[in-house]
Amino acid sequence: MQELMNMIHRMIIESLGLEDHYDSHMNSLAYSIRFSNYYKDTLDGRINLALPSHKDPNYISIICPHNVEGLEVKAVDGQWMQTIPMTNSFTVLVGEAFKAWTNGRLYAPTHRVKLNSGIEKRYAVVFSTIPNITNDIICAPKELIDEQHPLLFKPFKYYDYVKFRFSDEGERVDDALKTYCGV
Ligand SMILES: O=C(O)CCC(=O)C(=O)O
Ligand SMILES: [Fe+2]
Repeated sequence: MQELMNMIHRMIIESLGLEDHYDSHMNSLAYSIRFSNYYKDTLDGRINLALPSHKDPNYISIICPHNVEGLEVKAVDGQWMQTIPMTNSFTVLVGEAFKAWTNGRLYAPTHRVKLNSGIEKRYAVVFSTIPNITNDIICAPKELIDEQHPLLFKPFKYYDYVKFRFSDEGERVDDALKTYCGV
């Protein structure tokens, strides 16, 4: 998984012409893995939202849903799209750290998990890249900032942002990243 993740980071960095930043970026990464277990809300059969709408704060999430549908992703035009699980494939989502680091070149979509009728349970494994705790400043490379692309987010410490993001205020606002460090 780590090799796949590193390949995705390399593809993004190369596609943006940021090869000079490759080593420092890769050295600033840490990896995490999470196992999620979703149940249908049995108190109210009509509510089938297993994971409410959110954006991931990290760089990249690779999701393995074990062939069970349910992950919905909001497109730029606001439409919810269902992801279709495929055998031997993963879903890759961009998070807010990469959106900020790429000065908005990458889109960090809102997403949610719904358990549709007939699905009582869903397991997912989520493998993520996050900044290393000792090196967590997110600062867009100068190559991605110019007149057409003014700086969108002031440099920030990732773990301070995560604290804000999961605070009452961070949960309340529509765009926590913009509220926290938007220019
Ligand atoms: O289970 C999924 O498909 C997505 C999980 C997710 O979005 C998350 O854990 O942040
Ligand atoms: Fe997520």
